[in-house]
Amino acid sequence: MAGLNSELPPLLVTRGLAFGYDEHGMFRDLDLCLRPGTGLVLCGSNGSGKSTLLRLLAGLLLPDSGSIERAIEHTTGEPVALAWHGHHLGLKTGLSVIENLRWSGGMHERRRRMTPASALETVGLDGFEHVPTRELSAGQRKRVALARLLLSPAPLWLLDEPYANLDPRGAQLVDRLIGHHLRNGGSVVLSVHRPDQAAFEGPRQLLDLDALP
Ligand SMILES: Nc1ncnc2c1ncn2[C@@H]1O[C@H](COP(=O)(O)OP(=O)(O)OP(=O)(O)O)[C@@H](O)[C@H]1O
Repeated sequence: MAGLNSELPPLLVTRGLAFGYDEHGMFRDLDLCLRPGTGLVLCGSNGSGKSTLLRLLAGLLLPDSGSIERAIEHTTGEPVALAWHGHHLGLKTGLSVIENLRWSGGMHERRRRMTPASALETVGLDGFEHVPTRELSAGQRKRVALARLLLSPAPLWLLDEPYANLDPRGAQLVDRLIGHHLRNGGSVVLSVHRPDQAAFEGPRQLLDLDALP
């Protein structure tokens, strides 16, 4: 799409994507192209398929036909990494906040110059390091998951309703994190119920799933 860093090779491309849970089908002939530094905002009503499309892009579901390709990381020869932030945050409620970040950091590579403590400070949870995660509110847990996202070096973020459960300052935090990620050459696909929820700075495409044929 013109103006969306069209000179840079895309991080994610779908061609002729088709998927359905049943014979009626949900998507067909879906062509998407996401270039570095750009966002793709998925909007639509409940049940329109936002989470399903994100799960397809993450490889958690297989398309019925068509393809999904990620750019190849030249140093490893592997597809570029993606970070997933879904409805289920995947936090270990028996662990403290900082233990959760260290645990996930032990499983995945970590972004340089970012530590669990600095990520918690960025999301406004400094002072919560040793609080058991089960004692946090829904919005505070969401912030822990955002701190985990910050620690990830993945260039491609897939975020399912990242503004849910957050107060206005939390929503601004999400916008700041996304804007910063895009300025650093990352890309984001995120789902929202209304396009105006996504107030981050940076180029974006909008895909209204209610408007698909
Ligand atoms: N595992 C499944 N098996 C069968 N149908 C499913 C499954 N998961 C979702 N669906 C159906 O697919 C449709 C799209 O669901 P999806 O969760 O992708 O929508 P959504 O746009 O993310 O909704 P919401 O805004 O409510 O989160 C819904 O009609 C849902 O019932």
